[in-house]
Amino acid sequence: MTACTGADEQESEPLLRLDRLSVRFLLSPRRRPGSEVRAVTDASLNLRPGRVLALVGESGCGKSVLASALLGLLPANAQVRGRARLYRPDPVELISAPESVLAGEVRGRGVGLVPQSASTHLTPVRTARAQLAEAVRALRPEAGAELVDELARRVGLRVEDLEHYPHELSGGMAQRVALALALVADPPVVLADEPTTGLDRPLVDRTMDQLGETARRGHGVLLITHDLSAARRVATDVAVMYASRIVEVGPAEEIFANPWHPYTAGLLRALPEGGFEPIPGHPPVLTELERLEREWGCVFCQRCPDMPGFAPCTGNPELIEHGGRWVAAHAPC
Ligand SMILES: Nc1ncnc2c1ncn2[C@@H]1O[C@H](COP(=O)(O)OP(=O)(O)OP(=O)(O)O)[C@@H](O)[C@H]1O
Ligand code: NI
Repeated sequence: MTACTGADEQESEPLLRLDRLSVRFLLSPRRRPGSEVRAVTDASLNLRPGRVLALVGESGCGKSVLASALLGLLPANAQVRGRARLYRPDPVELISAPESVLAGEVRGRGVGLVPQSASTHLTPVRTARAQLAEAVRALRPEAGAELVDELARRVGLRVEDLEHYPHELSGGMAQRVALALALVADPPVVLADEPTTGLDRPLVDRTMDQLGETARRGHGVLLITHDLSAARRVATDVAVMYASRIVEVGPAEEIFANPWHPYTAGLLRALPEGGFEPIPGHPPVLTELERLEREWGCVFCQRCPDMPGFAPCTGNPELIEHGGRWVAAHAPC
């Protein structure tokens, strides 16, 4: 089963397909109860060209771990199951690929990473132009220095901005340099993990618009964020994650207008335009998921407005398709 994104399955071939991807961190070699963190459970997603897929959910639900799994950047205590296939430039099974393939063909060439904090990601002692030029020499040696200016224009920087050192760049400009760096090899997939941390709202909006523009040029953008307002500005599709699972996936417009999962509805009610009503309580601790699922079935029950108290669902809801949208919820939860 693969949760689709985009209303029309026929629309285009995916660039990236996740099929029941799971990540656990083993905290103790003897695997006592509570000795492992279930960070990602059975995540299935498609990312297509021209789309911005926003992966949203509260802090600690597993979004960044999912991204690290795709890039082969998990620590040694991680155990990964399921599949993640990158289709371009050449098909690669990301989970089983050796580090040489991940380093040589995936990171940068297949998947361009836009980091969380651009200014700390940039080398402080070199100008933006020097850093871009170096990346062009490494990844696109056939392209001339004019690619640097072309990339700057593409992300909305003036050519003269490139002469600055990172500490002379505003947060928004540093973020655009980071996006330009991610685009050097023209990667089919751009992965942005919380790319707007620390930026004020106008700069958040500009960064989002740049990611939207990147998708319109034919890239697929996986945007990881807990800022739903930012996601709303630019996402074509949304995947909502709760306690390691994807609980709802579908076209952004439909999800924002009519969320099906009570957790998605709760996230939208927490927005200013939704009335500033955050969901009471906290997500479960991820070392407790196995026990909670055994006791309650669905791990959202504890916070479900339709299920006050601890009345359990029976079994953990599977992600099920209804007319191009996917939801993992029981009625009424
Ligand atoms: N190396 C590790 N060992 C054990 N647990 C880890 C490790 N790395 C991450 N985790 C746990 O995995 C869970 C998911 O973390 P992750 O960073 O993916 O959350 P997130 O959804 O990206 O949150 P945020 O929005 O705050 O960035 C957390 O409970 C975190 O503590
Ligand atoms: Ni994160």
